[in-house]
Amino acid sequence: MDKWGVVIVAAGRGSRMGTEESKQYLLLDGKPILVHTLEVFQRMDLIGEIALVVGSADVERCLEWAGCYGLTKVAAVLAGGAERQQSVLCGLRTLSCEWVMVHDGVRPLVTEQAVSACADAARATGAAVLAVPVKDTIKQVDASDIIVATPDRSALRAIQTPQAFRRSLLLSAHEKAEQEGFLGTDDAMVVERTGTPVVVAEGEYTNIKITTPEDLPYAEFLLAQRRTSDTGGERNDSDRTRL
Ligand SMILES: Nc1ccn([C@@H]2O[C@H](COP(=O)(O)OP(=O)(O)OP(=O)(O)O)[C@@H](O)[C@H]2O)c(=O)n1
Ligand SMILES: C[C@](O)(CO)[C@H](O)COP(=O)(O)O
Repeated sequence: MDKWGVVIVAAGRGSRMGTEESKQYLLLDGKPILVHTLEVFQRMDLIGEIALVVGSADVERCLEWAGCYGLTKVAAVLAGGAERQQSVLCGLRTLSCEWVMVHDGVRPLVTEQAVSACADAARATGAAVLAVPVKDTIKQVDASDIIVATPDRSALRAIQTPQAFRRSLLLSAHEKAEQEGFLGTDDAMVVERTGTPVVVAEGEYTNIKITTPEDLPYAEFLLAQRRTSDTGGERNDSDRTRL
């Protein structure tokens, strides 16, 4: 089976977290969030190489951590850009596998099963992202906060990472976006605008993006719950998306 390349993006400032230290370096169960994330991919036979993209001031410590934590699949530690999309492109350019995925360094609770599900869906279709059905009613508002639309919830999904693609497709889509000055909030958007369909695969509500302070105690709780149920990071019933 062909191995996959992974870009882990971790070059953000974490401004919504509001801590002095960037959120990807905060400790979860005594270990940096980013290390938890890297360990998931390190453990998987499916994964051949990891391009880790971090802030320029953090390259050195991340290289050291790769050694200390036995992260042997980390093939490169690179300085990212001002926008997530630029960081992705930086990492993507160093990978050579036919198939690649992009994952946020601040989604440490992703399971191996979810990563595999995303990879399988991408191999079947060319491009796939993890997603969960939205639980709330979503409203679109205007500049005065007046509701202008209520989209049909059954057609809405909250999008997660990993997002998985044939490398040639993702690279050309990102290069096109860069040339045209397009900035999206995920990699699927960059591919969608080329006219290529992107399928959603079943994600997990527990695959949270650590973004604001209340996410940290929740992540600690989820980790503790996994330790109790002793699933070794595999998806368990509480990770399922069924509503
Ligand atoms: N220039 C950037 C911006 C973001 N990211 C990464 O993209 C992921 C998802 O982004 P987000 O949660 O928005 O992180 P931040 O940009 O750090 O957060 P904020 O918007 O609150 O500053 C994170 O792992 C983040 O480090 C990145 O590699 N390069
Ligand atoms: C890619 C992403 O994780 C999908 O949910 C998300 O869009 C990245 O976060 P950001 O806040 O948009 O940088």
